[in-house]
Amino acid sequence: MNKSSNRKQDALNYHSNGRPGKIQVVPTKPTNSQRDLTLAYSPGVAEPCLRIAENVEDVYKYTAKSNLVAVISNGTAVLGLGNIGPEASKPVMEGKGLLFKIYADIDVFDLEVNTQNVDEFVNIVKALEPTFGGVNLEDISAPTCFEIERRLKAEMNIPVMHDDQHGTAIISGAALMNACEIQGKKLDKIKMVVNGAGAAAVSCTKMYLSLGVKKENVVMFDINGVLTPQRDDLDELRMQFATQRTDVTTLADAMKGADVFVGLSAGNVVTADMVVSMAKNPIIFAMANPEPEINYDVAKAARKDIIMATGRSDFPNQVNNVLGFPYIFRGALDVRATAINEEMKIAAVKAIAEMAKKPVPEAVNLAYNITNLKFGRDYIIPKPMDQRLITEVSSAVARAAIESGVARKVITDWNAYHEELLSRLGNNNKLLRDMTNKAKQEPKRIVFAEADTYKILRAAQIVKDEGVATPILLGDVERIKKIMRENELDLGDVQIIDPKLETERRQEFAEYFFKKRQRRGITLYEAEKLMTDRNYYGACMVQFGEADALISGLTKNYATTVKPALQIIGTEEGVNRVAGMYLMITEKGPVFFGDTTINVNPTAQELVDITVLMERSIAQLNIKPRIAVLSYSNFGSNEGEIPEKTREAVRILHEKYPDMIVDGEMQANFALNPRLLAENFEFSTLNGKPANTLIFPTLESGNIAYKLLQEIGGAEAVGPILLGMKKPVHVLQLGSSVREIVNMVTIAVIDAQVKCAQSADQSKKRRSK
Ligand SMILES: NC(=O)C1=CN([C@@H]2O[C@H](COP(=O)(O)OP(=O)(O)OC[C@H]3O[C@@H](n4cnc5c(N)ncnc54)[C@H](OP(=O)(O)O)[C@@H]3O)[C@@H](O)[C@H]2O)C=CC1
Ligand SMILES: CC(=O)C(=O)O
Ligand SMILES: [Mg+2]
Repeated sequence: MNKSSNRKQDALNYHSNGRPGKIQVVPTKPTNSQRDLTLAYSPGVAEPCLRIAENVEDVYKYTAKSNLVAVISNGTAVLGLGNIGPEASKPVMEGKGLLFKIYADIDVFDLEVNTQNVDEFVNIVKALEPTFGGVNLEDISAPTCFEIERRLKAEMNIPVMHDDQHGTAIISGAALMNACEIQGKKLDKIKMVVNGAGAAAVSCTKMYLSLGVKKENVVMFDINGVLTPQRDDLDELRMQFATQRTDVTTLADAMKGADVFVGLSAGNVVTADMVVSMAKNPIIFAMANPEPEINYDVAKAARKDIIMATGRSDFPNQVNNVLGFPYIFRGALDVRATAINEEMKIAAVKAIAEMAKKPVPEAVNLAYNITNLKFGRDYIIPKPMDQRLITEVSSAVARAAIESGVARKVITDWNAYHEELLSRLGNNNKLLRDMTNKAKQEPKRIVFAEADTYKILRAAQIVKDEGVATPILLGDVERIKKIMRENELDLGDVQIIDPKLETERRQEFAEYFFKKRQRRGITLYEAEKLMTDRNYYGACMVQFGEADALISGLTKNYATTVKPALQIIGTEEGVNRVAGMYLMITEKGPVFFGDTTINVNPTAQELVDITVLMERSIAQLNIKPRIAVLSYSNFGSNEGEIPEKTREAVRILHEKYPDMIVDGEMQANFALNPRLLAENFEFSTLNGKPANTLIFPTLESGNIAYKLLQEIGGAEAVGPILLGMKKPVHVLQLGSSVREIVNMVTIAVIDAQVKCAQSADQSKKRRSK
């Protein structure tokens, strides 16, 4: 089998394997007991029925209507496959349902209707209004789609949108604005060829006119050729796009000197020669599905100065309504809009266009296996997997609905709405977002000891772009610049320091280090040599106030990295040990694990020290720590070294820190399950809520536990956060990902903010004495 037939077979298998099709219905309420079923169905279900009968608006309160959209087609214009009938359209409609769900958490019933009669179609859809919060019309051919949509919008009181018309117009409108900006073209000057005069083409062209394109600069084609006033087969709608030009008969004529080609017709109708004949810096949106009007590679090979986009996901610049419909309906449903109006559409266009100009989150690069997406010829609009779409586009649409008076519900707390939108995607990393926001309030200078690696440079670019930190890069200047060039990283006027070239500074640092360690076996000669090591040099920069925090460890083992920092910076006053803590982002919320990195087999007193360090550091994140000291025993149920030392640690903690919420020794399930704890150990001071901080009896148990949770439990691990240092130093795990490095920088910035504030406080106190 060749590659293409392989792919076709893969697509068939994808749909037929296991449960056929792509979607299913999932209950949202418990169904475990007889009681649950009594409430879910008869007799319990009668209660919400009666409430709704009394007040029909209560249907939004007691049923799934508010989040349910109908994707309806009659199969007359299925992608570019033509009128293949309602059954054959079902895979596409299920596909739209799947996209609604994964991108915007909207539930969909796909309805394939067996009629091509406008009245019948309209009557069916209208009769479904009680069921749905919105109607997405799909793949209905022109011209009937216009009449159907017009009537349904007028006669229904829920949002109705024909996605092929308006979804496509919104996305391609945003893409056109950005493509023109990149190619240096003005919308009111561009010469445009539109191939196709159907649902999508007519609506898209109307949108382009509203964005500034001049009607006299548009030439449109249908299957019978160019639209001219002389044609007697055109309805009123198409006639408005008839060209006055007399020099155009074929598509090839129209393409000569054109700035933009918009294809919403059928596959492979544009040739490379036509592309060659276009104006300088041409723009091609070949949006027919599944085969674009011209193959991506053919068009790119024809012109170096081209911006090329298709409707497909396997090439750069996917101009496809998938970027719009999930978020447009999300915003409309959330304010219970009665319609999707022009204001809402324009708001979506602007939101999408603007998003493409902002720095791309690392998760998007990773999702597409691209190193550095940025606004330009190969990135004119956001990628569908960009989770910012839901916050940016849905809130723009919801806001426009409220401002234009079609909303029946008003949003006042937009931050809370953002959080709600993100949590719909299972993206409940609120703590991480809060931490990023805190870091951004007072960015700090972070020195990266291993700046000659792509991952560090990428992370440095992200934290710089996001305003979290000002990076300082240590390493060979030429090597660092080469990696930046090769990966198109742009860190502006970032400070790059090669310690090997900094003779004077190295000398000063060496003298300082020698003074500190001369009675511990270090000679001045050795100190001078050590300062060429970037971990020593970086630690000295922090110690001398030339940077606020040091990040290292990506390429070396933990002990080698942490040693220079301990020798040069040392531990906080009154603290005689350091410890490592992980923040685990779990489905049930954040949980802190310690010690996972430094103390191999801590004594009872050492466990107390670790607990105190963790408690303080967690409190700095505005979280009240609820601490469980873990063992394999519960409150004396077992004897042995581990239960005894953990029990002793809790005794000391209760005695010395009466305000700390801490208990143990206990097993991990009791720590995390309040019901279990209350049923068996009612006296526990931890009762009420699960612990959010777990103290492990040994390094081995803590380290194994966090790695298991990360791998099997799917938790995100942020750390190890080094606790107890006088100044912020954070050591990465060998081989950390870019995202993990960015998270560590965020932690380091917050750490630096706290430590700077503390030292300012201390100096003030000293001055006032
Ligand atoms: N990327 C995206 O997001 C989207 C892409 N599309 C794609 O756009 C295309 C059209 O969809 P839609 O508007 O819904 O369908 P319609 O059936 O409403 O319109 C199709 C139009 O294309 C014209 N056409 C067909 N073949 C040719 C040809 N060889 N040369 C010139 N014109 C031709 C038809 O002409 P006539 O009127 O004479 O029959 C008709 O005007 C499909 O390929 C679809 O997949 C659609 C929506 C979104
Ligand atoms: C993308 C889409 O809706 C279409 O091709 O019809
Ligand atoms: Mg479609």
